[in-house]
Order: sequence, then structure tokens, then C-alpha cells
Amino acid sequence: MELILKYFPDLSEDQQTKFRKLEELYKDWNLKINVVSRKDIDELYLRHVLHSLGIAKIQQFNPGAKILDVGTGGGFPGIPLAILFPETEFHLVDSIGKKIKVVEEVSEGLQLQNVKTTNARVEEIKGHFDFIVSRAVAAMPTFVHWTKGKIAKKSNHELKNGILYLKGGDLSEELQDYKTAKIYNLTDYFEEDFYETKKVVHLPLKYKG
Ligand SMILES: C[S@@+](CC[C@H](N)C(=O)[O-])C[C@H]1O[C@@H](n2cnc3c(N)ncnc32)[C@H](O)[C@@H]1O
Repeated sequence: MELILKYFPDLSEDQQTKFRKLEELYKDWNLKINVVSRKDIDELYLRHVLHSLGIAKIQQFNPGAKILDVGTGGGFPGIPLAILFPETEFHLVDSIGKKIKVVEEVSEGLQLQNVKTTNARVEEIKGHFDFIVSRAVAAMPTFVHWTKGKIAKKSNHELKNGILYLKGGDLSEELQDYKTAKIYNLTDYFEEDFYETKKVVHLPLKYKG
């Protein structure tokens, strides 16, 4: 938890309580369902919470903005971001029912009023979002195919509406068709090592109505 405060020192008491409670909730759930890999649970704050919050170093979400987390799994990056931005709406989606069940329980346990969950493939999700966030779900061409019709037209953020994707490795081939993509390195914002996933890709997407 100290790790989170090191990079986000302005957290309210309520936000700090919620971040602290995450550990207990995920540890409990992990005894029943393996939502976070066994070796990762000991490093929950580094590998999952702080890592998810890396997106917030690239873009702060406005009150009232709508964010879709595609393939949220156990709730990453959506849950940590929803704690950090309590006035922003987060819609967390995963195609595996038992994962969404965990996310629902964690969200209820933290009394997050700004989180909605859906057990579905993202292709079935209707609506428009300011940003689509994700980590470790699909290669960019597939991901763009799934999400490009789901971006809201109006943008009042610093970055243009689109995808914010936590990724790792050499992205040159994966991003070769996306000239407007910009890569941000988490090592520019954090001293800690995020293993293989050290980048956030911002890909602006045009509204397709
Ligand atoms: C490797 S896990 C990553 C989970 C989480 N984002 C994280 O980083 O901890 C990938 C997740 O994407 C989900 N997924 C894959 N394709 C999907 C789709 N088309 N729609 C919704 N979820 C999908 C899977 O069910 C799985 O939970």
C-alpha cells in the first residue's frame, strides 16, 4: 500500500481504505478461484494495482467519463482505476463468468458505486466510451476490430478518445498499421520493475457511430 501512496500521494482516506481492502478480498477469492496467479498474489500491489494505475500517469479520467475495461479478468486494470477515479464510470467486461463473479464481489466489497460488470464477449457490448482500457487480452489488430465502433465522439480529455493498452515487448510489428499510436514507457513514471509489460499504448480511434 505504501507503494501506491509513493506515486499517488493525494489519495483520500476512503481511497486508501479501499486500496488496503483489496489485498484481503483478492487473497480470499484466490483460495477459491485462481483469479490472480499464485505467485503474483504476493506482489498484488506492484504487479496488479500499481501496474493498472500506470494508465493514470498517461491520462487522468474526467468526472462523468465512460471507460470500458475489456477482458478485465479479476478486475485489472478496471478496479484500481475505479478507486482512483470515483466519479468516472467504469464498465468491466469479461467472457468468463466466474471471473466476472469475482469482480462483482470485489466491487461490492469495496462499495464501488462507479463500476458496472458484464459477463460477455466485448463484441456484444453496446454503447460508446471515452477510453477503452485493457491488459493482456489480444493483439492490437484483433483488439481494434472488436472495439473501434465503441468510442464516443466528444472528447474532453488531454488525449484523444481511444484505446489505452498496457503492453510489453517489441511492439513495432504489432503497431505497424497504426501510425497514430503513441507508446509511453512506465519506466519514465515508476522506479519499480513491471517485468515484461512496461508500456502503455495510446491509440486514438475515430467515432464510427
Ligand atoms: C490474460 S487475461 C487478462 C486479465 C486482466 N486484464 C489482467 O491483466 O489481469 C485475458 C482475459 O481476457 C478475456 N477475454 C478474451 N477475449 C475476450 C473477449 N472477446 N471479450 C471479453 N473478454 C475476453 C479472457 O476471458 C481473460 O479473462
